[in-house]
Amino acid sequence: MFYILLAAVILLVQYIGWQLFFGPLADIKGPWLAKLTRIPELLAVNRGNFEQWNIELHRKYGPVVCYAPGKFSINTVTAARELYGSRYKFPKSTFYYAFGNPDNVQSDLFTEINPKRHAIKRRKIASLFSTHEVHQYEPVMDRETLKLCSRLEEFSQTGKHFNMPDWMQFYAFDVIGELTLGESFNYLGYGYDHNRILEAIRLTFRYGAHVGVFPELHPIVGGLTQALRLKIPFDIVAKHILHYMNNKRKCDESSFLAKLFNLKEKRNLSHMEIFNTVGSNIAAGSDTISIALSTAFYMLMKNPVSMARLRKEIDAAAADQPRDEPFSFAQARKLPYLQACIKEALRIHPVTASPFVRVVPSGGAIFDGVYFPAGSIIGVNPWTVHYNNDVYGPDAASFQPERWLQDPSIMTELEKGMLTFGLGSHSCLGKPLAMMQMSKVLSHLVRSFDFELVDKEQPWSTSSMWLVKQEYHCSVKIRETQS
Ligand code: HEM
Repeated sequence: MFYILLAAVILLVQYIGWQLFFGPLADIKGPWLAKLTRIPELLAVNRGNFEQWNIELHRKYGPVVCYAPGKFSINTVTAARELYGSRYKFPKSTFYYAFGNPDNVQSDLFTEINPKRHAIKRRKIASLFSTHEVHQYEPVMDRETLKLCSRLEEFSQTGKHFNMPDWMQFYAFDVIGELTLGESFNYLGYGYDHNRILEAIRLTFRYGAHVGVFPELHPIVGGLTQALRLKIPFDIVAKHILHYMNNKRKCDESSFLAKLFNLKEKRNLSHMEIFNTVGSNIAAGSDTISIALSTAFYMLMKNPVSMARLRKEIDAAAADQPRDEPFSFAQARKLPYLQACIKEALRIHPVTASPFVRVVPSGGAIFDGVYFPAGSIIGVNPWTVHYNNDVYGPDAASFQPERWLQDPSIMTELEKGMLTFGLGSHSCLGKPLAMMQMSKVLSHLVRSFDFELVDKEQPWSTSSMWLVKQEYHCSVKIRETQS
C-alpha cells in the first residue's frame, strides 16, 4: 500500500512539474490550477459565464492562454484565420461529441468531427441553405412576423411587461418549425413552452456544455442512459421530428423536410441524415436567431441615438410600404444602418460562449509565435476577439453600429475579426437564413412599435450553456407616428 501511495505521489509531482515548469507548453500563461485540472473550466461553464472568464483570462495573461491542461485559447485574428481558414487541417476536437449521439457515426454536421465524413455530409445538404434557396422562406417569416406583431399589440393594449428574449424565442422557433417541417410550433399562440421542446433543447445544450469539458465521459454517460432506458431531453424533439418524417406525404412541399426527401435518391441521403438535418435546423437555427434579435433590441433600447437613426432610415424607406407589410429582404439589405446595427449586435454578443476548439495534427503548429505539439487543443472564442481592443479599438465593449459604416479598407479589417458564424469548413450553414430573418423582423418591429426597458438602470442578465442567453423585461406601445 505504502509503495502504491509513494508511486502515486511521485507521479503527481512529476505531472505538476511537467505542466507548470518543464513541459514544452509550461511557459504559456494561465491560472496554475487550470494548467493542472479542468476544474476551473468546468466551474466557468457551470457558473454560466464562460465567455466572461475567457475574456478576463486574456486581459490578465495576454493573447495566448492555457485554460485547461493541453487546451489553449488565442484571441487574435491571425490565429483565427489560420486555425479555421485552412480546410480541415485542424479537425474539431471531441468537445463536439457531447452535443450528439454517443455513437459518432450517426452524428450530425455540428457534432461530426471526422473531416472526411463531415465534408461528405455538408456537400449533400449545403445547397438547401444557399441565399437563393432561403429566399423562398420569406412568406413564412412574414406570416410569423405578423403573428408576433399581434401578440405585441395585445401587450401594448394591456400594458403587460414581458421578457423580450422569450418572445424572440417563440417567434424564431415558430419560423424554424414552419420552414423545416411545414408547420409552426405555435409558441406565439400559446405564449409558453407548451410541448416542452424548448426545455429539451435547453437541457441538451446544458449537458453538452458540461460533458464537453470531459468528452471522454460522453460514451459512458450516454451509454448508461441508453442501457437504463432513461429518457434523454432530445427524445422529445426526436419524437416530434419522426412524427413528421413518418407522415411525409402530408408535409408542405416547400419545407426543408420535403426538399430533403426529394434529394434522398440524388444525393444518397440516409434516413438518419434527413433526421439529423431537421434536428440540427431546429436546435441550431432558433435559439441562435432569438439571442441575436434580443441583443439588437436591447442595445437599441439602451442607445436611443442609434434607435432614432435606425428609425429614420426605416421610415424613409417605408414611405410607400403598407403598414402591415414587412420589408422584403431585397429592401432590408439595402438599408445600411439597419445592416450595421445587426452586424454590431452580432459582434457585441456573439451568441456562442466557447472557443471553437480544434486539434493540432501531427507535426505540430505555430500560432502567434508559439509552437504547439500535435494533440494540443486550440480554440478562438469570438467573445475574446470581439472584445479585443487591438482588433476593435478602445470602444470594443460598446455598441457602435457606426463602426460598420467606415471606409471600406477599415471595414475589411473589422470583418476579418467577425467570428459569430464561425469560419471555414465548419462555419454556419444557416447564416443567409439568419441574416434574412433578422433584417426583416427587426426592421418591421422597429417601424411598428416603441419598446422600453422596464428597469433602465439594471443591466440584462445573461447565462451561457454553449449559447449565451439573456433575460430582460420591457413594455411596448404601438407607434402612432409610423409611416
Ligand atoms: C444568428 C444566428 C446564428 C448564429 C450566430 C450561428 C452560429 C454558428 C456557429 C458559430 C457555428 C459553427 C460552430 C463551430 O465551428 O463550432 C454554426 C454552425 C452551424 N449552424 Fe449556425 N448559427 C446561426 C443560425 C443558424 C441557422 C438559422 C441554422 C439553420 C437553419 C444554422 C445551422 C448551422 C449548422 C447546420 C451548423 C454546422 C455547420 C457545419 O459544421 O458544417 N445556424 N452556427
